[in-house]
Amino acid sequence: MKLQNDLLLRAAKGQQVERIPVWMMRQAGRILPEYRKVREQAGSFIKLATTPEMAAEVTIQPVDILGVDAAIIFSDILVVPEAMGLPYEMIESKGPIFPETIKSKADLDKLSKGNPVDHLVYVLDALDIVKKELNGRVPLIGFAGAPFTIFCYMVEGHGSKTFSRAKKMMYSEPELAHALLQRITDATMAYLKAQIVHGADIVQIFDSWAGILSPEQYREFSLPYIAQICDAIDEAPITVFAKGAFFAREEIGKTACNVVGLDWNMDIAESRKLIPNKTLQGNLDPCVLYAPTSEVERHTKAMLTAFGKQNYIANLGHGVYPDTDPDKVKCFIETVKAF
Ligand SMILES: Cc1c2[nH]c(c1CCC(=O)O)Cc1[nH]c(c(CCC(=O)O)c1C)Cc1[nH]c(c(CCC(=O)O)c1C)Cc1[nH]c(c(C)c1CCC(=O)O)C2
Repeated sequence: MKLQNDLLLRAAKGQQVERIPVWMMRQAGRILPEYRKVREQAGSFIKLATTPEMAAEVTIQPVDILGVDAAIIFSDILVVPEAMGLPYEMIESKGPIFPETIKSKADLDKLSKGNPVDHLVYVLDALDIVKKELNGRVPLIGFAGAPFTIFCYMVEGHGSKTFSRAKKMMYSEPELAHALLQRITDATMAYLKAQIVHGADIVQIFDSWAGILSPEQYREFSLPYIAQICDAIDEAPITVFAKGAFFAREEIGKTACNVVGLDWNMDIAESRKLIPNKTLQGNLDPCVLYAPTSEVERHTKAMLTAFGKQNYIANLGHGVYPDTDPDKVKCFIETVKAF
């Protein structure tokens, strides 16, 4: 079906746009009272994410309520390790935990040998519903975690400031680390391809923990796996967002990705120089949205001016924080659309 608003896809492919497209990482979530209502009905995050009708409903909410130029499928990066045989739990107001973790070759061998996509049919069903209900209004974004970020959770078992247990495996048992990273990469490629078959118009890789690695470690343990995924996905444009990896911007730009996501630590002019021929996405500090409306407008316009209108997708530099006033979010989106 032909999209009525394909600004985001044209920008991603480096084609001319008449205005800058805008969406927000974590737009489908707790900032909206409408989301919290459906979340309450579901009873738990996992129930919401695994019930296709409900997941579809909260995916479309930001399109209707906020006027963003794309929907992102409501799910989580942790569904991939789960499909590989390592289930997660979401602890209310704390975050995800994995009761079992990967500590040894034996644990790796215990992971499921089947096709992980068979366990992700609920996401594909949600994509089908969203696609039908969007009816071509805006593009649909699919996503997955970067192999390194998923590795962090599978080894550490929960969030961490340092992920020192995961890094310990990289330093002391690099072969085991690489074997696990390759398993995750294979699952991720199959999953992203399935999302595209079920209507994702563009996909994004979230390397949320990239910033804890040294440039050398990033080059060994994250970048090659991201590059493999970018090489494998030629059915739709692909965005790589590596939070905190300012040191790897240039090399990420040299993979077969179409868009490089930036966080607010990354200078815009410098990023344009380091990544000359790709579309950039980002990078407003989500905390700007705590400021008065006039300041939200001022910071947003300064960012848009620095990026310029072409080869650019406006976004925050990371996910929107749950306690952000939806009116400030609307102000950010309206400022981009009026620019
Ligand atoms: C690291 C990571 C995770 N999940 C994700 C990342 C990468 C992006 C990033 O760096 O922020 C990605 C993610 N998680 C979620 C989405 C939905 C789509 C969207 O609107 O962007 C996306 C794209 C829903 C979610 N994932 C989660 C929620 C909140 C749970 C709830 O509603 O009860 C939502 C809406 C839970 C989650 N999931 C994860 C954590 C650490 C947490 C707890 C902390 C938090 O709440 O942000 C893992």
